Amino acid sequence: MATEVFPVIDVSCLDDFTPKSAEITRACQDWGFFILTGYGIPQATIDRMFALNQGFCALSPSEKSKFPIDQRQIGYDLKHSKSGAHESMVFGGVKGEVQDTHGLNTYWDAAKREEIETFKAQCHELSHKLLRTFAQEFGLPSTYFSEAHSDASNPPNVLRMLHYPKFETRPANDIPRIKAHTDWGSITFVFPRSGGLEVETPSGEWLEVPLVPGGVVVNIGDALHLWSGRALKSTLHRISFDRLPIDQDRWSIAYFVNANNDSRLEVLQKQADGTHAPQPGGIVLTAGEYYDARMYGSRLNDAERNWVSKATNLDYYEGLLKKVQQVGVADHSVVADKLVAV
Ligand SMILES: O=C(O)CCC(=O)C(=O)O
Ligand SMILES: [Fe+2]
Repeated sequence: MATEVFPVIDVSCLDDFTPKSAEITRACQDWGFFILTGYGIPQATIDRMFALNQGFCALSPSEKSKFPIDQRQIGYDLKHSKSGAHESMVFGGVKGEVQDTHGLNTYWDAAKREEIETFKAQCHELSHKLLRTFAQEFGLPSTYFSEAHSDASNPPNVLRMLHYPKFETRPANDIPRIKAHTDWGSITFVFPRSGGLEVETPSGEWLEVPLVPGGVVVNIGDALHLWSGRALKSTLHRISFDRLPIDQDRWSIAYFVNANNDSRLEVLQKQADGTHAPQPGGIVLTAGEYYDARMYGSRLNDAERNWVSKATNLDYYEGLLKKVQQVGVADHSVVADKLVAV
């Protein structure tokens, strides 16, 4: 079936993606995923990011544990649970966050911090080109989505440099490389070094994302799915030990593009003339409320019930979950199962 061919879109030599906006939007409507080539971030910069991550991950566990991930989503994150088995170096925030002397940032000298900062800025700029593309295709002002993601509004973007390690013996059956999930935010970029990432195809099969030289994997997250009135698809993806056996490791870099916390996700509706406009009288969540609801939902369903039992503002979270259920977000995904189970 033609639609089962994983979309690969080349934007070489295009400063503005307008000539490709229909193709890009179609891929995000059908698959929620595509591979973008020719997007302009130099390969040397990406290679440097991998080298920095490989250097850090080679440190001893006790060295790495000196920089635990903090509230600002900066630091070293080690997971070995039902959600996945991986380690990552995480740099939250937009421009400037890596320049201070805090946590993991103190590990790197100023020159390397600047390299990370530059890479973040390049990812940020790329995300804006895509956000403008979607707005244009929906017949909205071109900055409709991008202004909610501007540096000035301080969106909680996250750069996560990942390593899925090799193992001597296979971990317990309920521990995946990374569990099947949808992302929470607007757009995710994954720069892969090796195979193993699988996505749910439009016909509901698991398919391994092809490795395309110089390609970045782009996918839509739940917040933009909700915001677009589900026109843009937030698709399940995973990495399993069956696809990525224990004697192989995987390095990847993920950049999560999120709207700033107080942007209003006014659910869009397609109009008779094909353009989109906010649904009149619809429930409006802010991006921050949506992220809080997702965080709460995942903690309820995860090993972190401890956090829930200690939370003092449960009414706030319960209220958000109700709103999310009423909006009916992502009915095809794990989100609904999690939230309905509450
Ligand atoms: O490492 C990958 O390729 C996927 C990472 C991912 O899906 C995530 O961190 O949300
Ligand atoms: Fe993901």
